[in-house]
Amino acid sequence: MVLCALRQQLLKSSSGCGAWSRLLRRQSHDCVYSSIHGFNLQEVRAKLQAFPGGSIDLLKQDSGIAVLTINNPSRMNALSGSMMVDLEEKVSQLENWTDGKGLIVQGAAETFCSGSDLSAVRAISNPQDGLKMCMFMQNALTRLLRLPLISVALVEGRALGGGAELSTACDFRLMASNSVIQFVHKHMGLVPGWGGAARLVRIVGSQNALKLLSGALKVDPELGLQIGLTDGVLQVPQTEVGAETLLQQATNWLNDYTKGPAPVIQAVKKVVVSGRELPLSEALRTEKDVFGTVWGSPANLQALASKSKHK
Ligand SMILES: CC[C@H](C(=O)O)C(=O)SCCNC(=O)CCNC(=O)[C@H](O)C(C)(C)COP(=O)(O)OP(=O)(O)OC[C@H]1O[C@@H](n2cnc3c(N)ncnc32)[C@H](O)[C@@H]1OP(=O)(O)O
Repeated sequence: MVLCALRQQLLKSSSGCGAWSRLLRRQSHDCVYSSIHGFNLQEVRAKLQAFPGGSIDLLKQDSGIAVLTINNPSRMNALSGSMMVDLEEKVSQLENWTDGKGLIVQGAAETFCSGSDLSAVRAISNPQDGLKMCMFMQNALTRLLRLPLISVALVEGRALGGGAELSTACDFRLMASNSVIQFVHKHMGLVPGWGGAARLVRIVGSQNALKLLSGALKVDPELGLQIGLTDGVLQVPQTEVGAETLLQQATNWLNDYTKGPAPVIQAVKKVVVSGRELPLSEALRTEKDVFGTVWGSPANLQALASKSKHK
């Protein structure tokens, strides 16, 4: 699927060999680990499938905003092995969603995610299996963060361990007034392994990241706002009647950033991802390539024809 997307991009591109080599490089950026790192995707998938339970549910809406729900309420939405595989499959579907603009990641039953399912963790507590799971989840969460969609983690209740890491694989985090994000890894004799530490440093800076990880601090919405882990606070509705649900509040928040045609929103996300991840010269070349996909596009021509003013 990745190759297919690359081929389409290449066809759109006008600059021949240079573009091809850049696109090939970009292919290797899609996943952090591949067979050259000794990572055997099919083998890891099969191993993870041996730990079933729960599901990851994807709802793609006509509005261009999809909702991804971590669904394993009897275990506080802990991620079983099969849910990890399910998550990776849902990310693949979103990578190919041409009409998509935004994504909300939420937990079922009023809590976000309590990390990996401890029964699976116990069964694969040897270093080899742990590293395979780590590489699989780094790949999946890196691809989640790189989706050409503006993504928001709607954190309600608790985001613990791997759940806290998952929240950092979205562009933004909105915290319900009752919620807590906690990197509990130290208490488990661990450090984050799903890319959560690397992303956390980029979100809150190394000083704050060090405090959160070494103190296993509970981040409530107030602390989240103070250190920049949280982008907004949502009020938990007190009554069923008339009150906006957290999902509606998150959708309204996201609407401000996803108004407009999907190709333009996707292009915005792509230039930000390349600016965030690539060395400057490479990011500039990618920005030029992405610019080429929107320059003279229907949205651009329509805006020019309407002589729009930006008062
Ligand atoms: C550390 C890194 C690693 C990774 O990155 O891969 C991880 O993520 S390991 C997992 C880290 N998370 C935890 O250690 C969470 C442990 N659970 C708790 O602290 C509590 O259960 C809590 C705070 C989430 C909820 O507490 P509460 O009192 O509200 O409810 P219960 O404890 O009764 O939980 C209900 C039910 O859910 C089960 N549960 C909760 N979390 C997990 C989990 N991560 N894996 C498996 N099962 C989990 C809990 O055992 C209860 O089940 P029950 O059968 O009713 O005993």
